[in-house]
Amino acid sequence: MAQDSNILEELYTVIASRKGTDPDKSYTAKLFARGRGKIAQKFGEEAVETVVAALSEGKDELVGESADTLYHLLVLWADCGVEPAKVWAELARRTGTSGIDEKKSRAKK
Ligand SMILES: N=c1c2ncn([C@@H]3O[C@H](COP(=O)(O)OP(=O)(O)OP(=O)(O)O)[C@@H](O)[C@H]3O)c2ncn1[C@@H]1O[C@H](COP(=O)(O)O)[C@@H](O)[C@H]1O
Repeated sequence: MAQDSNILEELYTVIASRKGTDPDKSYTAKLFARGRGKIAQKFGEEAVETVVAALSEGKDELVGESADTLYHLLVLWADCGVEPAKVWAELARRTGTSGIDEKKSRAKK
């Protein structure tokens, strides 16, 4: 079984492998076939469902909706050709920079 830290990478690999495959056999292939607008819409819907779970449902619902949101975000990245490593690198670049300091530096520009 995948190490937790690798699960997003492994899921991304599975998702990317579904490009151009039969939409009747794979939900991911169906999403790719429906296009970026639909993929982005699904991501947005799942994100809103995650917000609702956090505000008015239980932890189990929040976990489930979070997983749905992450899956759809990975499909969106794959459709746009963004590899997870790019996002990890951006997060790593931000390590050690307080969000408050970063916002102040933006306000001065
Ligand atoms: N993690 C997921 C995952 N999370 C959510 N979903 C699917 O996302 C769908 C969301 O359901 P909705 O009713 O919101 O969406 P919908 O049926 O498309 O409805 P519309 O809004 O489009 O009308 C469900 O069919 C879920 O099964 C996922 N489908 C696949 N995966 C992973 O992707 C892998 C590959 O899946 P396939 O591409 O289907 O082989 C799987 O092994 C899983 O690991």
